[in-house]
Order: sequence, then C-alpha cells, then structure tokens
Amino acid sequence: MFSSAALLVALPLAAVALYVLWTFLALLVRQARSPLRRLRGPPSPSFFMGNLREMHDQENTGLFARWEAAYGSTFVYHGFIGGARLLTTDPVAVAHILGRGYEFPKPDFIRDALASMAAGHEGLLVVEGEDHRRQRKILSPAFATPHIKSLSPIIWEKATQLRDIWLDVINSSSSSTLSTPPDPFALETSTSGTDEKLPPCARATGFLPNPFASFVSSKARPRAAPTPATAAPPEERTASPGAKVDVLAWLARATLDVIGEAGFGYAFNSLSAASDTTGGKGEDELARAFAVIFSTARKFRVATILQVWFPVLRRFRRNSAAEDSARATMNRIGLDLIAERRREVLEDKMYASQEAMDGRDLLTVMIKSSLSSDPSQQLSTNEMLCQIATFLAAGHETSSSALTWTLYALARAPASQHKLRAELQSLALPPEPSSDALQRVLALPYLDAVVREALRVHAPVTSTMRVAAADAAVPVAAPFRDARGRPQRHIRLHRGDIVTVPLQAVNKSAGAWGADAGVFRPERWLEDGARGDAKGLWGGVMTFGTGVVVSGNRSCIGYRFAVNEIKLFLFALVRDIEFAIDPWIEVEKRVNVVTRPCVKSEPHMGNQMPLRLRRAGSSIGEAMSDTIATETGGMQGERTL
Ligand code: HEM
Repeated sequence: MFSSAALLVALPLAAVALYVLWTFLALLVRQARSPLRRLRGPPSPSFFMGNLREMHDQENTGLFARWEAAYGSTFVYHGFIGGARLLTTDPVAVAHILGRGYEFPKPDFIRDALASMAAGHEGLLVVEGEDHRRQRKILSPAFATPHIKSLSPIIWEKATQLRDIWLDVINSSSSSTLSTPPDPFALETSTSGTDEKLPPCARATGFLPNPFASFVSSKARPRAAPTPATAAPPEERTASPGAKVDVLAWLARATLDVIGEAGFGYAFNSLSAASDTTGGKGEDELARAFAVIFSTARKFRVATILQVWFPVLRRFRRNSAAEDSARATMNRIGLDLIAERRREVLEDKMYASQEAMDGRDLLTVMIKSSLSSDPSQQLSTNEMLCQIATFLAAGHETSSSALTWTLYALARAPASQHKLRAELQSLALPPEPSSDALQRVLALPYLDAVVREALRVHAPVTSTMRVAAADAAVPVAAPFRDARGRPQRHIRLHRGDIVTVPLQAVNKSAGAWGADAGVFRPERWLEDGARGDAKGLWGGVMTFGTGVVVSGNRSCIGYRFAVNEIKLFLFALVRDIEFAIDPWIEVEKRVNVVTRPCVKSEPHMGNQMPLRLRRAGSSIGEAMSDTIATETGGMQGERTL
C-alpha cells in the first residue's frame, strides 16, 4: 500500500507525465494528418531538429536557392520532431498569406518570443485580431506620410552628428586602428548583477533559426584595444585607404538616438556618450535596461524549446533579478513619458490642429489619437507602454542594419557610390534645413533607387512565420508538383500548420527579378516600368512584409519612417565621405531576427562592419566616367552574399 505522502508526490508527477504524453501525442497526430506531408521537400537530417540546423546559416550557404531549384517555389522543410512546415516564394501565395494577417496570425511561440524581447504582450507587433485592428487604427496617424515628413529635421540632426563624428575619426585615427564606440548593449557584470557575458558572434545565434533571438547586437569583444587580428593586416596585403570604422556599431547608436527622440521624445544621447571619456559608463539608463532585456531574451535555453511544445510551461518562466530591475526601469521611464505627453496634449490647445502636431514625436500623436470618448479608439496605459518598447524593438536595429548593408553595398560597388555622390552633391541644402527642404532629398531619383535596391538585396528581416488559424486552400501563381508528382493549384493547410515566408528569398527570386537578381544594381529601378508599384507591394520588394491587405495588415507600420531615415542618413554621410572595404574581407550574414554582418575570419569580434572611410571630394566628373563604365559592362555591380 502507498503511504499518503508517497501519493502526494506520485499523483502530481503522474499528472505532469500524462500532460506531457498527451500534448506530445496530440502534436504527433496533428503533424501526421497535415496535408503538408504530401508536398515535396528536402530530407530531414534529424528527428528532433529537422532541417533547422542547416537553415541557421542559410543566408551564407544559399540553401533556400538550392531548395527552390530542386523542389520549386512551394515545398516543405521539417521543424522540431518532424513537423512539416510550408516554405513558399510563390508571389500569389505570399501575398495571400501576408495580406490576411488575421487568418494567418503569428505562431504563439513567435509572439511570445517577440513579447519577451521587450515589445511586451500588448504591443502592436504582438497583439492579434480585434486588439490589433484597434491599435493599428489608432497608431496609423502617427505613421502617416505628412507626420513622418515633419520628423525629418530630428533625423537630419542625428545624421549630421554622425557625419561630423566620422569626419573627426578620419582626421585623427591611424589607418590600422578600428574605430568603434563602446558597445551600448554590452552587459557588464556590474550592470546586470550576474556574471553573464554576451556570447561572441559565432555562438550568439546558437543553432536555431531566428525565432528565439533578439534585436540586440552581440559584441563580446574587449572594450579596450582591438585584437591583433584586426590591428594590422598581414604585410603582404594592401589595405584600402582611409580610417577603419565599424560602421555597424556607430549606426546602432545613431538610430537609437533617432527612435528615442522621434519616437517618444527621449534623448538617449547615445552618440554623444560614445565620444565621452568614460568608456561607455555614461550610457543612458534606459538604453542599459533595454540591453538587459534584449540579451536575456536572446539566450537559447532548452526550456525555450520545451515551452514551444508545452505552452503551459511559459507560465512558470522566472526572470532574473537583473531582468526584473531592467523592466522596472523601463516601466518607470515609460510611464513618466506617457504622463508628460498626456498632460501636454490635454493642456495645450495648440494640439487641436493636425498641423500643430508636426514634428511631435510618435508617442504624442498616438496619445492624441487615443484620447477619444469612444472606447474602441482608446489605448490603455499598458498598451501605450508596450508601444514604446515596440518602437524601440522594431525600429532601431532594423534601421541600423539597413543602413549598414547599404553602405557595404556601396563600398562593394564604387561606380554606384560615385554616381550617388554626384547626385547628392548636386543638391544644396541650407545649414538647418526645414522638413520642406529635406523633402527634396527624399525625392532624389538615384538615392531612391539605391535605397530600394539595398533593401531588396539586404533585407534586415529575412523571413517571417505564420500559422493557419483554420483549414485553408492557398492559391498559387503557377501550379506546383506534390510528392507524387501530381500538379496542384492550391496549397492545402490544416489549422495549426506553420508557414515560413522567406522575405529575402522572394526579393532575390530570379523569376521576378531576372538572372541578375542577386546583384546590387540600383539602375534596375530607373528602367521603364521597373518602379511603379505595378508589381504591387513595395515595388515587389518584401522587405517590409507587405501583402495585399484583405483581412489584417501586419506589414511594417514604420516603413515610411525607415525609408526617410535611411535616405537622410545616406545624404549626410555619402555626400561627404567615401566608403570602401579592404579587398580581403569576407562578410557573412548572421540572422538573429535582424540580419547583421560578421567578418568570416573574425568570428570572435562579434557583429561588425569594418569599412574604410575618407573625406570625399567632388565626384561629379568621376560619376560620369563610372556611368559609362557601368553601361558598357566595364564595371560589375556588387554580387551579393
Ligand atoms: C529598415 C527598417 C525596417 C524593416 C526592414 C522592418 C521590417 C518589418 C517587417 C518585415 C515587419 C513584419 C513582421 C512580420 O509580420 O512578421 C515589420 C513590422 C513592424 N514594424 Fe518594421 N521594419 C523597419 C523599421 C521599422 C520602424 C522604424 C518602426 C517604428 C518606428 C517599425 C515598426 C514596426 C511595427 C510596430 C511592426 C508591427 C506591425 C503590425 O503587426 O501591425 N519598423 N517591420
């Protein structure tokens, strides 16, 4: 006979075992019955991990392109414990799925990961259904064209501040020393209260694809002198002329400052802190708090995987003391900002007109829109708090990644860079340009082509995931063959089936973009019929997750903000500075929600983009000859990774 004490222990254990068994069996049965089982796709090398390990590095190995060549535009790969997941680059299928955000929501484990990465459970990036519809409607005025245009002077100020810092670096640094600011996101023992250190680039992303990663850059390098590997190139190599600058680290600071001020009127002063003498100790407390939350969310743990299979385990998640303290800091500062803005909006009659909202941060416009007597137009305080975190999470590293990859593309394609500089130098701006004057920058045609092309070939977010909320038949542009070779005109999905939309692969699809789809060639946007949104979406580019909206728009609400920011930074930087890259440097992509660069031979250095910077002269004459070289095929565009 069992004693009652033994029963007290055994019963809960048996209940847990039954729950685990039941959940596991239900999952296996659901997977076995999925119609996705009938589609073609690569073999699964591991029962537990499926194809996930090989997918981890796919941006550098061209895995998706090989799969597409072998199995066509619609096929399945395998996720955890053998689950078949749909992967499609078919434009009709992609537009159908992305344009129906409420029929194909984000899977719970993605939402949970995004929420823990600081966006919060009630932020726009994470909420679904009616909550999403209401929030999107309230937030939209803040992101509308006229308001985004009015924020241009804030962006311009930061762009010129960074340009001046880089011009100082060019004047003062030796060609062999890497100029990098102290890492704003470095977790120091004294800050976190733990002895955790950020892992180096090579290990930072673990072996998983992106869902459990975060937006934070990973920099494990010592803050002091650069390691010998970067201090001096081997003698036989000839470095490109100019100061060596880690543009990624500086741009991360600049875009943090931009989103702080334009997003919610908060001065991170992160660029200024980089130039102080405290080695980063004067870093803003909100920036530090954010770093703690990001880096905690990014860490891979077995528990995270178990929480995907057994959602109930998410309830038992425990935060570290450092994380709790960081969240308390974020809440305190966020609540203060909200209270201050609300008071201003209520007290100041000026805010009554839309014109008076010009130049006001996104938070102010959001608060004004939600001060309605109609409850369906209101945001709760916690929802507002989550939007602040969401703007930071969604709008900061995406923009710095986009700018970094654009400068890299231009460094690899000097003809395009010269042509762009000639266009930028042909436009004179007053010393403190108004938003109207800055509109002329935004309208420059070659700048527009460069930005579109860079965002096409270097999408900061390379893929996204959706789950079928109900059984569905997704139409396709062209019939595809299933595993038995039978042609199919629809992709059949069962409720719960997971879909991966490879945004970057769609952007580089040879079917849509031609044989040179992998080449950075801004001219393609100036050719007849290329621009226009005839192709739908953002000129056929999926970088902002755009779909033809039918039920639920989950595309990037901040895309106008991002495009303006990228253009204004490029204007300020490329006009006065020339960018090159040492010829032996091989750059790789590390996908950790956002795609960041690593130097292949320096994995220990973490994410970085070491470019050579020197002061630019007038390049109008050079651009003419480069254009001729490009047109006669004498100059190659950048063949992308
Ligand atoms: C180059 C820069 C950017 C890129 C490449 C980018 C990309 C994306 C993508 C692909 C999505 C869709 C994600 C999905 O459905 O899984 C998204 C959503 C979102 N983005 Fe951006 N983004 C950028 C900049 C920004 C900025 C500057 C902000 C805000 C200031 C922002 C705010 C958001 C928000 C709030 C969402 C969620 C929208 C919704 O679900 O309704 N993004 N972004």
